[in-house]
Amino acid sequence: MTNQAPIPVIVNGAAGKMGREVIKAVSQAPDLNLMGAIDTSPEHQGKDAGELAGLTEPLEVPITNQLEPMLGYVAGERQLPPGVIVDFTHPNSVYDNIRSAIAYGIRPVVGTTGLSPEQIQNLADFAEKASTGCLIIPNFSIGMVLLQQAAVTASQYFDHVEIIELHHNQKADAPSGTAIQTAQLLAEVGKTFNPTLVEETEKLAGARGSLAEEGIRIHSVRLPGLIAHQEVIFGAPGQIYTLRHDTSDRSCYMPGVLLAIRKVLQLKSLVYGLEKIL
Ligand SMILES: NC(=O)C1=CN([C@@H]2O[C@H](COP(=O)(O)OP(=O)(O)OC[C@H]3O[C@@H](n4cnc5c(N)ncnc54)[C@H](OP(=O)(O)O)[C@@H]3O)[C@@H](O)[C@H]2O)C=CC1
Ligand SMILES: O=C(O)C1=N[C@H](C(=O)O)C[C@H](O)C1
Repeated sequence: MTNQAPIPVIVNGAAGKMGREVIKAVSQAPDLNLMGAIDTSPEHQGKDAGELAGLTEPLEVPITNQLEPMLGYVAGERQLPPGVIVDFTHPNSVYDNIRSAIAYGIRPVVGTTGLSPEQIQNLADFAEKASTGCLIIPNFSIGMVLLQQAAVTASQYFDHVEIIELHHNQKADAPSGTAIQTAQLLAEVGKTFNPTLVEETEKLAGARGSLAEEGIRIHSVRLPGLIAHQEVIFGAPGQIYTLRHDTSDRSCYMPGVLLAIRKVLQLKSLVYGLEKIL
C-alpha cells in the first residue's frame, strides 16, 4: 500500500465515444483523480462528466471547453503528483493540445490519431527539451499489440502483405493510426514487400489502396455497424496467412489507457506505441 495522493487526470474529448469510456475507467481507479473534463462540443457544456458517461452518481466534474485554464489549475496544485491529460479529440486539434499540455508540465497520454510523422518528431523534440513524459499510443488494446508482433514474425517469411483496416463511418482520418503503425513495424524488418510481377493500371483511383512504406498497401473500409477491425494478410504461392483483430466494445482500450496514465509519470521524453510500456 502507498499513501501517495492520487494522480490528477484531465480527460480531453470527454464527451466523445472514447472520452466517456475513459471518464468511467478513471473514476473507478482508486489511484487516479478525475480533475477535469474538457470537450468543445457546445451541447455538452456544463453537463456532469459522470452522468454523461452513464455512471449512476454524478462525479461533480463539469464538461468545459476551457483547456488552458484547466491545465494551469492542475499544474498549480503543487502538493499533488504531476498531472496527466488523456487526449481523445480530433486529428485537427491534437497537436496543439499536446504542446499546450507539455508547456504546463502536464503529461499527455494521447490516443487521438492522425498526427503526421513531422508533428510527432516536433512533439518529441519539445517533450525532450521540457524533460516531460508523453505517450502517443495509436492503439491501446493488447490484442492489437499481439497481432502486430505476430505480423512482424510472419513478415520474415512472407514477401507479400497487405493491410485492411475497417472502422465505423464517423472516423475522421484514413488510414487508421493503427494501420500506419503496423506498416511501420513491418517496414522496420528491413525489406521491401510486394515485388511487382505485372504493370498495374488502376481503372478507378485508389483501387489498390494507399502505398505505405516498403511497398505495403493499406485499404480503409468505413461502414456503420463496424467499430475497429484490422486484417494483415500475407500471401505466398499456395498459401494465405491472415491475422485479424476485432473490437466489439471500446472498454477493450481501458487497461492500456490506465497503464499509460501510470507509466507516463516515469518518463522524461516522448514514447510511441503501447508495446514500449508493457
Ligand atoms: N488509440 C486508440 O486506441 C484509439 C484511438 N481513437 C482515436 O481517438 C480519437 C477520438 O475518437 P472517438 O472518441 O471515437 O471520437 P468522437 O468524435 O466520438 O469524440 C471526440 C470528442 O472530442 C471533441 N473534440 C473535438 N475537437 C476537440 C478539441 N479541440 N478539444 C476538445 N474536444 C474536442 C468532439 O466534439 P465534437 O463532436 O463537437 O467535435 C467529441 O466530443 C480519434 O482520433 C480516434 O481515431 C479511438 C479509439 C481507440
Ligand atoms: O477511430 C477509431 O475508432 C480508432 N482509431 C484508432 C486508429 O486510428 O487506429 C484506434 C482504433 O483503430 C480505433
